[in-house]
Amino acid sequence: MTITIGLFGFGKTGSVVAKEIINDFECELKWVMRESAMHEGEYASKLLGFDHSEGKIYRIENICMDQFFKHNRVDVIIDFSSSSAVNVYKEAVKYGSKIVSAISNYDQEDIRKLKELSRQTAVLYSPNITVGINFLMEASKSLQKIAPNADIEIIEEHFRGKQDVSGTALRIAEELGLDKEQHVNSIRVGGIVGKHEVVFGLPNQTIRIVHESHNRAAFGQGAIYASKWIMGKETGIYSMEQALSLIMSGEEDLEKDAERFIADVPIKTS
Ligand SMILES: NC(=O)c1ccc[n+]([C@@H]2O[C@H](COP(=O)([O-])OP(=O)(O)OC[C@H]3O[C@@H](n4cnc5c(N)ncnc54)[C@H](O)[C@@H]3O)[C@@H](O)[C@H]2O)c1
Ligand SMILES: O=C(O)C1=N[C@H](C(=O)O)CCC1
Repeated sequence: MTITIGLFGFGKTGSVVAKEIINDFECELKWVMRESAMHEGEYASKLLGFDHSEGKIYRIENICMDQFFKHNRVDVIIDFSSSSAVNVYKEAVKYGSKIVSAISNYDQEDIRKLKELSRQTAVLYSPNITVGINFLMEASKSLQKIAPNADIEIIEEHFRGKQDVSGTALRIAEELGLDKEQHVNSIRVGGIVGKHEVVFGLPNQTIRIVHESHNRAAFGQGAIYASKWIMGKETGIYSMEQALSLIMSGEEDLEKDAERFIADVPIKTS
């Protein structure tokens, strides 16, 4: 079965995510919605170097949303745009679309609306949708149980232009019961895609757990994994940790799914 996908955002991350979706044999990128007028009416696939037409680009301002979602229904909407986009795709859920949101930092009112949508459809929300960061999270929680007296600091590093504090780092602090103001340290330099480190300081040794995304394709692969997972879910709000729980518990073989996040996926030609 092919999963049809609508993508919000075609910036630094959305454009790379689009490429991963187009490359995936089980997914079809039906459309891309963006705020800017750049490449409006063109196909994401063509811009990304494919021969076929997939993922027509629309500009949010020029669309009548209710009519659009009615005539361009998709199984899953993936959001890599901005906090306020939830106000737009709330119209889509009445046509049965499920939501995968990767927005790192939500305004309070927007996250409330996202949660409200989960009464009508399945919504997965993750400030860091890579598979690997969820291993860091689990490993950090285990270590904290073993060494409850360790000093713990979280270091997050991102590209120079990223304005907000990493939503992932804030989530890690929350999971470890740490004061976010005090224990999250941010570095903004150059083009770092995303690096998170949890440092455990003990009297005679230091343990560091590090995850780094080298390429934004890691976010695309995570979002595709989440989309496939959410297809089997009814209404409710879900996290990436839940989507990965079978892999984490060893009940599902990571090898089986490895090509989704580790290896290169073959190019789809049709
Ligand atoms: N969860 C994750 O793993 C993860 C990973 C990377 C980025 N992100 C998040 O994704 C978002 C986008 O990141 P980016 O680096 O690509 O930003 P960017 O500024 O490069 O791109 C943003 C894109 O979204 C579009 N946009 C903005 N508001 C919109 C709206 N209301 N409706 C439709 N389109 C809209 C813009 O036109 C642009 O195409 C940020 O919140 C970022 O933190 C999350
Ligand atoms: O590109 C971004 O912005 C990212 N933000 C996430 C965060 O805020 O934690 C992590 C992934 C990249």
